[in-house]
Amino acid sequence: MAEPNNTPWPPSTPVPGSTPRSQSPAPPVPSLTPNATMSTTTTTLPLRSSPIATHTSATRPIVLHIGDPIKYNPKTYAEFSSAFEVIRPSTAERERSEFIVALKERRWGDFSAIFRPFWGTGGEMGRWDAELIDLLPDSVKVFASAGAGFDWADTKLLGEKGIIYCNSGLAAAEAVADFAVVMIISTFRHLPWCMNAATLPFLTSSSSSSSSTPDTSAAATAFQTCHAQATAVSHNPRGHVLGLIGFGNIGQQIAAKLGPGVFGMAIAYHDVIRKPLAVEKQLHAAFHATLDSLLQTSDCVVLCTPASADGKPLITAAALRRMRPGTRFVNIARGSLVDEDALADALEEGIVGAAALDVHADEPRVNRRLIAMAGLEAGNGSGAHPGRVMLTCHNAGGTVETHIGFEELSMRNIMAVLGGGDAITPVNLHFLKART
Ligand SMILES: O=CC(=O)O
Repeated sequence: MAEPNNTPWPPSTPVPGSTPRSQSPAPPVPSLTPNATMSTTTTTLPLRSSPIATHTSATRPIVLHIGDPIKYNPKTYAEFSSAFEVIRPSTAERERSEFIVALKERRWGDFSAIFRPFWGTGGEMGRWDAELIDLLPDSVKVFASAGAGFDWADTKLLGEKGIIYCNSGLAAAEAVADFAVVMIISTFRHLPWCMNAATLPFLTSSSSSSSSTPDTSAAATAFQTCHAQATAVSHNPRGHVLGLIGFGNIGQQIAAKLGPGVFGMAIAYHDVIRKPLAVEKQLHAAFHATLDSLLQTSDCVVLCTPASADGKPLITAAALRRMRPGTRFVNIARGSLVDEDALADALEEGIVGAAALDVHADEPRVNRRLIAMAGLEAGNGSGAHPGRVMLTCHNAGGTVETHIGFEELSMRNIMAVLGGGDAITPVNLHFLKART
């Protein structure tokens, strides 16, 4: 039987390497509905405990642990590794060709679960497509992974094979939402211009070894120009409409951080599944039944939804033309959701006034036209000013707290499913149901 577990999420235990002055709770996020195609993970908090079956060592289910060893949650891991036989393939075995050989020869036996606790390792075998999934033994019941996104696995195919895929979006939601807030503010205040004008000319000048900036140089001109001119194109977010595409945990946390009473933005959202009225009311969020309607209404559009199942962009040239002139645009979801050349056109034409992208269509490569608009050249476009694009390196979810949560949540998902209970953060149950 499941025992009550009052562990709050995120966990309140001190985080190694950080000593917060106070443990303020995450903003309230109402109980949510199961994952929808357009939503990030949505789950009722706090986590429930997992019913763990007791097994003798001879009958313990096998868990295939791909990636680095557990780092942050030794207590949960002690519970996990006493319930299961954990097998961790070596780095060489995780390379795709060797991984395929190992699966074919059943090197790891009839394992019951796949466990990937980190996003920096465990992906060496590449995409979980039919080539890998068809080789999995029938014993596999659950694949629990780090990461909010799950475009690296064919979750439909896994579901059709009877394997529940659990993501860890819940663990990353706060970090991603915090980062999104910075990016949204950046599109209103043009942080790349402000930051680059203070540093770039100096960093690239021959006097960069001096300890103070030269006051008559290009550096001083860039500083003074930015100081004098950024004001005229900068705005407070208050009163502007924030249009969230996707209203799962991440979208809802962004709304809680920027909505009325805090930053004072008006919250609008579009999702394939409308959220309960209680959620809308709590977050002062107005639902838009169509993407077009949201795009036509928003002053700042934020993508916070999983990649499309077909990998096609949602923000196309046509979608960009639906936006109001000067709309701001932020992507903290997936690069594949955006036609970046169309976005560069829209920035040049002034349809989009400023953008901030943490994720990119061809990572680790970044679109060169967008890079040009991040720097101190004004670029094309009437009335364009420098630094209209903020570009980062897929950092939004990257905090220690997120990784603590990835580990914990992945183990708890596996313990729940193999213990005969419900998965905590499944993303593909609809495909499992379609099978029966
Ligand atoms: O991109 C980050 C994630 O999927 O968590």
